[in-house]
Amino acid sequence: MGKTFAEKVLGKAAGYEVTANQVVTVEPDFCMSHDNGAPIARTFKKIGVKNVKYPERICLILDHAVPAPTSDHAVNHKEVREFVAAQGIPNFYDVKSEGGVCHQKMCEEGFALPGLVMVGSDSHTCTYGAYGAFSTGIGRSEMAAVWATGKLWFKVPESMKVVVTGKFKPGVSAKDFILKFIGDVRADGADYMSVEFHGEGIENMSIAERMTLCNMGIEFGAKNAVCKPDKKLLDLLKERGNAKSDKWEAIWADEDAVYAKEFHYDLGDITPGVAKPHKVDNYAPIEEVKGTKIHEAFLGSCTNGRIEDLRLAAQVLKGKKVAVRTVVIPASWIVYRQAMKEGLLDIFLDAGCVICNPGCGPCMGNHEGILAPGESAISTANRNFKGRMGDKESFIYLASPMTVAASAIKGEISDPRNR
Ligand SMILES: CC(C)[C@H](C(=O)O)[C@@H](O)C(=O)O
Ligand code: SF4
Repeated sequence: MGKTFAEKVLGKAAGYEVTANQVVTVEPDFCMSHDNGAPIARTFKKIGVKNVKYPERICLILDHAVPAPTSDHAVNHKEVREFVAAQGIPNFYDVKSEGGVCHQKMCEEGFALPGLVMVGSDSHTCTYGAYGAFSTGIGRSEMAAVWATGKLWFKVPESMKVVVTGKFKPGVSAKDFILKFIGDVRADGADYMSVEFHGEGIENMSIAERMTLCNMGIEFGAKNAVCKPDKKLLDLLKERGNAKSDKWEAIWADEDAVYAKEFHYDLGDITPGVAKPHKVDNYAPIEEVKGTKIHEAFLGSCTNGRIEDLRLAAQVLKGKKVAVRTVVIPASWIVYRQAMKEGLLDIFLDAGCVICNPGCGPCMGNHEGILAPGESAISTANRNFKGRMGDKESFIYLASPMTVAASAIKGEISDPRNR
């Protein structure tokens, strides 16, 4: 019987053959934390171990509220800096023009690599599956224990196979597909499963689009989500030449692996859509919501703040003016500089958008675009829970970069295909 991706990677890390539902203890290759490194450091101190086991495996990236908007955030940042210095942690991204959203940084800096086991104290750590890693979010106290011992146990997940064929029609992108998929399988559709994206539809996608898919894995319960480490990915890794580990290996599921669930989609059938307030699985095709008044548009986040996303939004916004406040946040300073070089920032500024520094921004309501009671936003991020971007009486619609851009121009939810 063939093996799934999760069985292969966790088996390799454990050093023996494993099958779904077995419990294994492995040593994660990289452990990512962000601003919440501060509470984790406090828990770590309580464990009573003096030093972290593997300082070089820990990555700390300040992004959730940067530069600090309140003194509480400033204290967190200060504690993270002190911990990094005390423990000699080499992989630290401070509030400087080299940082960005943690998941974007983990990918562009060469930490996310095929066949590695990666954990993060953030639920969207599943993003690195676009780079062929087995990667998953863990809790803060779990992370403190991993810092102390270098180890973590997992129940090897059962797997879900999503076979994707075809190509998107104009005006449609990876976000539309994943929102529709989550609407179909619901928020608990893949609870504790390893979700494998297969097929030529995925191979046709850019790595950025695959990141959008894997990023939203947790929004339908996945333990991890992953795409095949194909030639496109291996070429990108080679071109960047910044791999932070030599332990990586392109691992993929066997043809005859066994899956708990299987789905088939043709990307040619996907149309623009949104997730309506206040749940990510509250899917609606654009026809159902178009004309809904919005007060803010947000283009950014670890889901859709990459250069590919900014290009798509800029195509829509070029030569137009936005009707509502529109916040643009490139996912990292590398993306920011690239957008500047390509003239995209000028397109956004000419349209009337506000451009903020890379980071999470208003995605979880920390700063840079908080909503007032009764206001609605359309956002390229991944969560629309009640109160997430500000007041409990505000409303968030999740959508693709093109739909967000088209809606910003009209001040109401709009179909990016009718321009
Ligand atoms: C603050 C952090 C722990 C949280 C997460 O786990 O995802 C955040 O990034 C989010 O998107 O809700
Ligand atoms: S951009 Fe949003 S979803 Fe991504 S890590 Fe930051 S707060 Fe979480």
